[in-house]
Amino acid sequence: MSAPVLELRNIHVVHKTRSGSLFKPGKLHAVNDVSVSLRRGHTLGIVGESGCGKSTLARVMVGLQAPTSGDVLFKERSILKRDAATREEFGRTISVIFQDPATALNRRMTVENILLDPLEVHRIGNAASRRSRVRELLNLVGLPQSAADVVPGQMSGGQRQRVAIARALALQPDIIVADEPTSALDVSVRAQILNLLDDLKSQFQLGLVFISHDIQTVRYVSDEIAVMNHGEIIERGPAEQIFDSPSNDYTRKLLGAAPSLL
Ligand SMILES: Nc1ncnc2c1ncn2[C@@H]1O[C@H](COP(=O)(O)OP(=O)(O)OP(=O)(O)O)[C@@H](O)[C@H]1O
Repeated sequence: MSAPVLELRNIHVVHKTRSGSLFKPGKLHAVNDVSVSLRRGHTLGIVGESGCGKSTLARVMVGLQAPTSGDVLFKERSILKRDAATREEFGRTISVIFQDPATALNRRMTVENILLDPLEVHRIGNAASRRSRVRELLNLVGLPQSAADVVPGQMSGGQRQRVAIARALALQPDIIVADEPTSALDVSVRAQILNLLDDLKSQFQLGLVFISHDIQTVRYVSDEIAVMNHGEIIERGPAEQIFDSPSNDYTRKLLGAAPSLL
């Protein structure tokens, strides 16, 4: 097995909430002592019901949320130490796709500009090579070249999610964290997006983190599954093992509540 690109060690995230008294805010333990390793060529599925802490964990993985305690190691270096070079490399190597491409993409920018943006920010290539990379990215995600000139508002949900995937691929990441990437889409296009992610994972040996409340969707793409409940990983193992012989009652409950595929 390849060395981990990213390791989360004993991550805790405690949110302050408004639910306490006026003078003493409450606390919510959104992620409770979670450790995971992410490797190239491997899909880790994270499943759990709404509010179990999946998105908070995803935000820690991609550096959008600092943990309350614990460490995030990128190629064995902590990203929490704010070393600029490590964080820059981390930003290029770990990409994220969110649930709703309608809000994740700037609706007023053309698709070409959306895809040029990360290349320009990270000063990759020159103007001509960036435009050629945009054409390549559209190809990779199955969009026609004419899509470069449209704005996301003119596209369907599935097409917009393809743009979000192309943007996530722009910097040739090692890891893509996909947080509920198919939940906002019509059922008819969900399988297409899952297959696209799976194909890209194989083609580029990507490490994929696939997060969903739907255990059947997670099963479709994952090598390994971690089940979350109340901020903790309560069971994890190879996808077949979780499905064929779950050891935890909560996992059995999730399986029982999910009769249909996708
Ligand atoms: N910034 C925040 N401040 C306070 N509480 C928060 C914050 N972000 C999340 N929470 C709370 O932390 C818990 C975990 O939320 P999180 O979004 O990580 O769960 P989730 O499993 O992704 O759920 P969903 O799929 O509904 O987003 C929830 O109870 C949520 O209300």
